[in-house]
Amino acid sequence: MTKSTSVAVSAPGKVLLAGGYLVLDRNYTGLVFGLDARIHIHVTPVRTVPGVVLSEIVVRSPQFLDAIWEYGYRVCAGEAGVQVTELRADADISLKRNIFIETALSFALSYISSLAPGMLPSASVTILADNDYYSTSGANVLAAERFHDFGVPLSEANKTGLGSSAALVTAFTAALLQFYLPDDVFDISQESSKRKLHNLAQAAHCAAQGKVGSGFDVASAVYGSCLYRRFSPSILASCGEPGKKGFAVKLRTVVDEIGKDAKWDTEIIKDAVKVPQGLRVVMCDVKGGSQTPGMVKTVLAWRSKHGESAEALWQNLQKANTDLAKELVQLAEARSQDYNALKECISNIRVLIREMGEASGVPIEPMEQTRLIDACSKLPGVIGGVVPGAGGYDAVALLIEDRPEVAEQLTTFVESWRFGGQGRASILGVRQEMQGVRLEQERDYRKWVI
Ligand SMILES: Nc1ncnc2c1ncn2[C@@H]1O[C@H](COP(=O)(O)OP(=O)(O)OP(=O)(O)O)[C@@H](O)[C@H]1O
Ligand SMILES: C[C@@](O)(CCOP(=O)(O)O)CC(=O)O
Repeated sequence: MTKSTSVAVSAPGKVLLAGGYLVLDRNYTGLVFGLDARIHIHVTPVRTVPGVVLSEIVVRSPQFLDAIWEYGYRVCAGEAGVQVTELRADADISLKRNIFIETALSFALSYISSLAPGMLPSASVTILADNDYYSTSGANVLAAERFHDFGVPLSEANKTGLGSSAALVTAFTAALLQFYLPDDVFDISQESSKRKLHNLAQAAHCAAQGKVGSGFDVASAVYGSCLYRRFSPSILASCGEPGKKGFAVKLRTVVDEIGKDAKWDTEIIKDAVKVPQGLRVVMCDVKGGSQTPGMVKTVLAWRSKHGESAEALWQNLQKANTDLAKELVQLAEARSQDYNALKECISNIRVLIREMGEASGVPIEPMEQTRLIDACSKLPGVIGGVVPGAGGYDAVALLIEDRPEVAEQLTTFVESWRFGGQGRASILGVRQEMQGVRLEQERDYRKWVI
């Protein structure tokens, strides 16, 4: 049933410009931008000598040292799906589990086998991440290389927080479905296939993370920039796990939304998000800055303890967030360059975010970031900035006028910025991207595929 040809798929990273914490609750939404930093997956058949039966999937991430994972897999009895076992690719390389790859693989193969029982031929998978997913400080990289060789193991790479695991799970799942299933069953260019991909990638990403987050990162990896309302977490409650009796059937029921009350209630509103021509989103990575563990837990604990006052804050923030989305759409449609109202929308959000941080005792927009955002906002052509996602010390997202001199001046300014300690910041070369997952030309990647 496999196509004899290779396939390549890519999915974008993300930035949650507005709606951090709120988006965990279905009563609120998040404004999420896909970014033009993508994770690319190439799948190719493994050609075997006639008579030799192999059942292996080898996954390589050639930008990192020792990043090779070799899996054996078997279809379990009792419709329990496909269980994968990591094999030792090389006697000298110790087993290093990559839980996101392993989980995405067993979920995708379980789903595929539930649709089309039979042999799943061996394949070789290559992961290529656009360079901005990792900081290159200290790495010996050639700027001109489309995909850097980071020269370190994946565990030592410094992530820039663009959502690599969600883009990876989404692109990886899409590539396997596209590779193993006939086009009339799965075709990534069709909306119905995208919806199934979304459901399957959310299920796999939650299982790999060991928790059910809001899923905005997987949603934007599939659909690109959008206003996002999360799915009810109960949808995934009945899914089970690979190797457990009935898993394949349960997974298929969830992914294909079979039966009464099976519909996913995710809302993806594409039209509610626009970036006016003449503006762009930029990401500022703060090296040495980190996210405080337990931020989400602490904020949610504060919220549940402070009933009405927390609810009022959530509602005010929701209004400020939707005002920002509306203003962006309005500017895009009117082709206006009057950014005063936009500046005010951003400032309103920041006031409320700081209120949330102070009330809950969590550094969502810490003083250091306030100073940085305020200083950047004074530069010509910079409209304003926010701490994206959960906030903290590690990143800032800015809206700027899309002129080279604005980005250049901002880059120089940010690079000379010093935090109290030794933290440093840099501007990443990414911008917003409206499109989500997409099929790529597989020949474009052959240079990096072993
Ligand atoms: N290029 C890659 N090759 C192989 N695995 C990768 C790659 N990029 C990410 N991963 C997998 O994703 C994991 C990182 O996921 P994690 O959720 O910690 O980061 P993230 O998604 O980038 O986070 P954030 O939400 O802060 O942006 C890695 O440990 C690895 O399992
Ligand atoms: C705090 C939260 O709302 C956003 C986290 O975003 P990020 O991982 O910081 O980009 C959590 C979530 O939505 O799953």
